[in-house]
Amino acid sequence: MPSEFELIARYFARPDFLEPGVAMGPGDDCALLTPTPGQQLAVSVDTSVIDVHFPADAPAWAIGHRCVAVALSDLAAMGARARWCVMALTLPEADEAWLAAFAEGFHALCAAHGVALVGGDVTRGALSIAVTVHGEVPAREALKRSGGRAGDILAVSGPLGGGAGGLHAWRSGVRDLADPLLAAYLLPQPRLAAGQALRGLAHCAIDISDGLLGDLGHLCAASKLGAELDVERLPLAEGLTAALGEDAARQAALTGGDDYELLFSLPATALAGVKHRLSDLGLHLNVIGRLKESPGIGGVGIGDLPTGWQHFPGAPS
Ligand SMILES: Nc1ncnc2c1ncn2[C@@H]1O[C@H](COP(=O)(O)OP(=O)(O)O)[C@@H](O)[C@H]1O
Ligand SMILES: Cc1ncc(C[n+]2csc(CCOP(=O)(O)OP(=O)(O)O)c2C)c(N)n1
Ligand SMILES: [Mg+2]
Repeated sequence: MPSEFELIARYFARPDFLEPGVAMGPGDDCALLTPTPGQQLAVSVDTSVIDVHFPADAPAWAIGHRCVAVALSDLAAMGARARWCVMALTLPEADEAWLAAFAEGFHALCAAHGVALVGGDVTRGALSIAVTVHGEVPAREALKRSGGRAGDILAVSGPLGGGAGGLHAWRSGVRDLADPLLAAYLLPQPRLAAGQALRGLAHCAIDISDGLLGDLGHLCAASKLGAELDVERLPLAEGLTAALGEDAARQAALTGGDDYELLFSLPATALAGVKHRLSDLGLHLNVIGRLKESPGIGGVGIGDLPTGWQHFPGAPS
């Protein structure tokens, strides 16, 4: 069994790499990074925990991909370009086959987005992975949750409900990662290029991790606005209605979470431009409603829906 330092060297440290902006990578007490002049650093961390964020027996490769994807999704929502990450890995045991597959999934997604793993931490315990990502965005151009304006069109960058649909598929015994629902859940694609394409045109953005209603609630609160949803226009993930039925599919799209698409608002004058930029990226802009002056989210029409995923739901008031 490899020692802690052997497994870091074998699977995670790339001492010979010369990534742009990395003056010192793994191996010293800190990484030393050289940000680009004129850019602001965008920094975020997300933790992925066994049986909370992914099933215990999910393929290690997919766990490696997913823990990076969900962290990068926050950079996408700010319109940032991803640059560097550090990863704190807590493992029950040093299973080499598992680690090799996990590292492959992790490094493959990092490579796809030009992200360098510049450091981390390895400890023993229940499986959990915290990925801190660092991105760059031109000063004052970041997309915030708070920039929405009354009358803005609300749109999403792709289909919803796939995260919850994929979890349902996994629980029903589906194991083929080519299944579109399972892929949406276990192999989400962070919308980094879309986020950057929205800069200068969209007024505000957030990524959908907790569920559309929950994250729209965050967007509205930050922008001090309400929203009117057109529930009939929600783009549903491929195979979702067939797997869950119509009502549960819509519920999954509204509250399931784990979709990692971008939810953003834009003025009607920017609609054609944003559509164009997204279609150049192979993405479809889906209009799902509007921001409005009066508070609250209207148009949902299914009574009292739970708002979104919460790790510590408060007591009912
Ligand atoms: N332990 C913490 N310390 C400081 N800030 C935190 C902590 N946990 C969450 N936050 C902040 O609260 C906000 C909401 O967190 P979260 O719901 O996890 O966001 P996201 O969905 O973007 O990952 C973020 O700005 C995050 O940085
Ligand atoms: C095994 C398993 N059960 C349930 C879920 C559903 N789930 C867990 S956490 C979560 C919300 C997103 O995670 P969170 O840690 O809140 O991410 P953040 O909002 O910080 O990006 C959802 C929908 C899942 N992904 N995997
Ligand atoms: Mg978070």
